[in-house]
Amino acid sequence: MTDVLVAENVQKRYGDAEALDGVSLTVRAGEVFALIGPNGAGKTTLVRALTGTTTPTEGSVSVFGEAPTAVARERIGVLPQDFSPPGRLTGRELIEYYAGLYDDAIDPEEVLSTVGLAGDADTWYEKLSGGQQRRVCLGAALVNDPELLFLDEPTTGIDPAGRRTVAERVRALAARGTTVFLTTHDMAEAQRLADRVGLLSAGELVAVGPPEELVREHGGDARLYVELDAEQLESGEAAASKPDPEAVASDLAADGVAATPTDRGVEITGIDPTEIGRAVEAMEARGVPYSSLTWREPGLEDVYMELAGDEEGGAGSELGARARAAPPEGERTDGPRTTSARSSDGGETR
Ligand SMILES: Nc1ncnc2c1ncn2[C@@H]1O[C@H](COP(=O)(O)OP(=O)(O)OP(=O)(O)O)[C@@H](O)[C@H]1O
Repeated sequence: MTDVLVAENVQKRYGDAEALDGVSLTVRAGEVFALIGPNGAGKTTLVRALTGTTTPTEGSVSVFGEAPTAVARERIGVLPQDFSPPGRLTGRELIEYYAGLYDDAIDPEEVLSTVGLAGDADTWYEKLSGGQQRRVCLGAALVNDPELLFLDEPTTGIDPAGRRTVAERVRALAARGTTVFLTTHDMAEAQRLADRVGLLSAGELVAVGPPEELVREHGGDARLYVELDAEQLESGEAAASKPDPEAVASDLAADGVAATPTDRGVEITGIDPTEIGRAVEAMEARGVPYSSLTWREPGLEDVYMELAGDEEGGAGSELGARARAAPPEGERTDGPRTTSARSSDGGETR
């Protein structure tokens, strides 16, 4: 496969601040590459260096074997993070306008339907919702049918059905040979979409690889979360009669089940799904009152928390410890919800 993007030791400094600190990376033709990382890690700066809108302080970048500024504009599509077209034009007018900039553009009606905007195509941009606006911007990046597509947080503000539409479109483009370089804070999206993921932390690429490989190497073990009976835990009864996560964990450990206490129960590691029954039997035999069991396989979010979470409360920090000690919301099988740490979508750095 041909290398479409090559970055070698790219550094970018703004005054004393080091936005990129020696990033080297290669992206091959037809690959979907997702760049993840905390706010301020340097993702947008790297996209800007790769698209030629900023010049690295040191290091080099090549796109299709040339300097990014030398590449014919038809070959590249860019969806910037902060793209804001004129508000008093409709989605259709905007897509037609951008199509008019290229000799060989895709039919604007096809673009509108691809991004799921056909029904709202005649509404002024400023009257569209945030997610609909993002779809117009995405359409503008697709209109020249680029060989290489940069998407800086393409689905921010887009609802789950819209995210699926975008994901399907990205996969369809990649299947036709389009190379896609995207940034996202949505770990599920990166895991689902990308052939390879790069994790940027404080300007350095700390891990690169297929998502399943990163999860295997850095995601930790699968876990069974046991929530002790919430009503009993929160009841006004004497402490002695309440279930105690520490005591339950040490009882289970005595039965050969590796369990550690959490705020609301215990976390069991070192078993595979076929051994859940053994853990449950051990709890039943000891009369442990539990209200829910949640099995959780490690994912890209665990990789993120392990390798970059320190920047906003990760491995070793209180917030990171909480993230590992509770199943993420939406993955619970039963019982009340507890808080889990998540990377933030907001909090722009400038
Ligand atoms: N034009 C600029 N002038 C000065 N500093 C900048 C400029 N652009 C970016 N930075 C700084 O460089 C660092 C990286 O910013 P960048 O926007 O690349 O991060 P990011 O990973 O895209 O963040 P986010 O997830 O919040 O979009 C930040 O500390 C930011 O403040």
